[in-house]
Amino acid sequence: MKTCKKKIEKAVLMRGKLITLEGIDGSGKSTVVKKLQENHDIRVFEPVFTREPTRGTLTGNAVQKAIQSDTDQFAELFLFTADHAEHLAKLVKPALENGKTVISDRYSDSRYAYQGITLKNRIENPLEWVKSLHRGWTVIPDLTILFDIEPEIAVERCGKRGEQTKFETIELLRGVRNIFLRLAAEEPDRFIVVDASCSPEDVEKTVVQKILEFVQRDENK
Ligand SMILES: Nc1ncnc2c1ncn2[C@@H]1O[C@H](COP(=O)(O)OP(=O)(O)O)[C@@H](O)[C@H]1O
Ligand SMILES: Cc1cn([C@H]2C[C@H](O)[C@@H](COP(=O)(O)OP(=O)(O)O)O2)c(=O)[nH]c1=O
Repeated sequence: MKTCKKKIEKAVLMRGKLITLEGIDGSGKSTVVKKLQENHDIRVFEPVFTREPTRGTLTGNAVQKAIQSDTDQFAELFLFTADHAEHLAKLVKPALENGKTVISDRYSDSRYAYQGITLKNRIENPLEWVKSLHRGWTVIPDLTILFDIEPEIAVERCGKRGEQTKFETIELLRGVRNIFLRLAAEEPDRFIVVDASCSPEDVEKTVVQKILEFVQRDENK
């Protein structure tokens, strides 16, 4: 029994850290991820970069098809959640168990925020219900950086980017943003809210600084 407890404690100590980037469409997450991948100070600790929905996988492809069509909102939730399960099993958990830092562009909080809105006329308290579906098997991030921005600015940016998803309307993103901010207020130790309306250079600088502070704080523990 004692050996088992020690093994678990050791595994927890050696486990890498999970950092997630969240925010509404057009908040600038992907732009910052590209910069993080090139940043010398970030590259030093060899993070594994990943994203949800995953790309080039069975579940990720199903999600892409669903969000480009008139798919039922419950079906959409379960496809996103199936993709999360695959992502966890095939990439996130193995990397963390190898002591790697994982940086994910979107993760479970996107489900809480987006499906918390898309399911609002379908079920009572969708936010709590979607959260409860994840309990017991998901891995909770150690740090979540929330890219906060007015939906009006984000939608304008999305228009310039070209490809658009069905979630990119000001009204829907206003609700999604409110949930993200509520989640951040509920878990102030996990979330850092960044002003994503600044210049790309300023947003990048802040995010790099927050990640480095987190990694150094963790190393000194
Ligand atoms: N800080 C910024 N200021 C102005 N435009 C930006 C900024 N960050 C990103 N963009 C532009 O906004 C659009 C959406 O950014 P993107 O990184 O794809 O957002 P997300 O991944 O969060 O949906 C892109 O055209 C990008 O070039
Ligand atoms: C991960 C996830 C994304 N989404 C939404 C957010 C996006 O509008 C869309 C696709 O995500 P993504 O490809 O990351 O879009 P973007 O690069 O514009 O941020 O799916 C959900 O609704 N639920 C989820 O669980």
